[in-house]
Amino acid sequence: MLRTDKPSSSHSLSDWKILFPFWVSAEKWKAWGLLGLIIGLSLLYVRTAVWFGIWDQKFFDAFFAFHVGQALGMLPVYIAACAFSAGIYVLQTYLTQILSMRWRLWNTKVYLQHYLQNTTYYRLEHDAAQADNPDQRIADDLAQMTTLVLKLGLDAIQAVMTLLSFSIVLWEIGGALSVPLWGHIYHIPGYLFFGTVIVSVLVSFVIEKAGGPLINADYQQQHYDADLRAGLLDLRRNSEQVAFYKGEDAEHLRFSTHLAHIARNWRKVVHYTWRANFVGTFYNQTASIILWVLLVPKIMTHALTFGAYARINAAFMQVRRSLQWFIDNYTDLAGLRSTLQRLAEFERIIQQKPIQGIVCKPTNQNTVSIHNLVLNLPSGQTLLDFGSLTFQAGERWAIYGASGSGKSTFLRSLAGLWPYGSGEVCLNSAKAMFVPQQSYVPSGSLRQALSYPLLPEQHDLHAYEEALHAANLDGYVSRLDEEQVWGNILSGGEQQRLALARVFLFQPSILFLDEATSALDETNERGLYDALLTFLPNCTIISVTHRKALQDYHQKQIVLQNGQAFF
Ligand SMILES: Nc1ncnc2c1ncn2[C@@H]1O[C@H](COP(=O)(O)OP(=O)(O)OP(=O)(O)O)[C@@H](O)[C@H]1O
Repeated sequence: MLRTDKPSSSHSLSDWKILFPFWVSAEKWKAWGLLGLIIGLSLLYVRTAVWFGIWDQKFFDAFFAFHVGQALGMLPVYIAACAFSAGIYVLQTYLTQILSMRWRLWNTKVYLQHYLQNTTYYRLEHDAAQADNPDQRIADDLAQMTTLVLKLGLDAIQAVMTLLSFSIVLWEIGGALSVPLWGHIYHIPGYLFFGTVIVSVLVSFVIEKAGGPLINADYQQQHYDADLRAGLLDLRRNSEQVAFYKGEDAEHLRFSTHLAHIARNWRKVVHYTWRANFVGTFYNQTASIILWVLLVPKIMTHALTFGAYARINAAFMQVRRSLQWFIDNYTDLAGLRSTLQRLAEFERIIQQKPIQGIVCKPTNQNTVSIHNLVLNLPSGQTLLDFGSLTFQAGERWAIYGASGSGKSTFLRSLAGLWPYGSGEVCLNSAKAMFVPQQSYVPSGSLRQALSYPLLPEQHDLHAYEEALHAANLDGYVSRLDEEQVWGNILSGGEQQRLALARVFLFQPSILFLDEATSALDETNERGLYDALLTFLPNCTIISVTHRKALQDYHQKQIVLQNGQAFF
């Protein structure tokens, strides 16, 4: 489904709720265990960074005191520590990837379950007011969400650990600043620490102001990208029709519209990104100046050795980097917030209770009973006042009516796919089969296409041969195990015959045919109806058709006219 001008819903705190279910699911113990391990490794990583700071001070003090032998003797330990630290980093990344994949798989399974239950996938495609591009939300957004949450969350934890560890260093080595004012000397303890914090917080604030609208622009960008992809998919699916119509120019025009949306929004993304990046990069490059200015009082009083400077510099960089977490990850945070927004909106829609207009009651009879059935359009407008009727077991009914009179919609309501309206339908759906004008022919072996939606092993070779023979497809018996994109290979009429072969294979007790033989020549069509009567003599058959010739195969008829059913 395509929707180009998507109004963005506002981001709300409740969007974050979709992060929690995995952490309380059956997978929770493994998930928390992995997370604990990753955080533990993160702590160890920070601890080694602190150790490196101490090592730096000792090394540079020895080096600049010309104790070269002592300084060089410290190098093997340094190299071993580097290897240890790299090992921790690699292991932490590896475990994070495992956790991310587990989370993504779990979420995708849950979303697919909701998407496939109560024919939600059908509802979303047929109601324009619903979520657009569900494929993108399930395939891309969920993957992006888990990756980003873990990356940002673990980075944030590491940033807090680093901040705590190095703030102490900065506080202790930096010492106090003595400020003479109005005849008094004031001492500001930990002034290096406070200076770093104040500047970082101010810069974060400026970045938020400069790049704030990026979240909304990102949200729109994902929509427009998905629309372009859906358009390309449409072209692939309908390549033959487009080629026959010579529709290349029309397609160009359609894609130009998508590209124009992308380009217009992209300009916004670029604009807000450069504003945020400018502030961030400028700050990164000028940050050292802040340290030098802060150190001026210490230089003036000769209270700084080179080793102490090296350690303060390292601690300053670490504290600044951890306070800068927000600045560095601003774009990712914006991406995450818009992904969460899209997923939360999708979740709200797929969790909506199905409309309970037309009630479908299961039964184990082979009759189909309809009581006071009224079909509406999704807008509420009445399409057809059908009334009440019972199709007795073994009866064959033909349904006629002008195009748009509601024939297919009537069958949809019997299949439980059309909830709009009122009344009641009693049907033994386990024994019923619906065959539309265009049947789904999945790719794979012909055996799989024939046995869909069941597994091919459910039937033996003899059953396949008989079904193909009855559908006048004997030529395909030898190709039963051939893997092909059968939907592209079989002609329209052959696809309809394949759908009928499925009927012979499944042997339903109630059969609904919605112009299921419309692509066939009269001889083939008659041949198939003859075969239906021979192979399924007791089957209740309800055929929607425009062909009066089929009247011979049905004992009764329904005519849909002016919003009424006549039988
Ligand atoms: N999802 C939908 N949303 C809005 N209107 C719909 C939807 N599906 C069908 N309709 C409308 O309902 C009416 C009946 O459609 P239906 O497909 O049942 O007609 P039909 O009698 O089977 O026509 P045909 O003989 O051309 O196949 C049409 O006017 C159609 O536009």
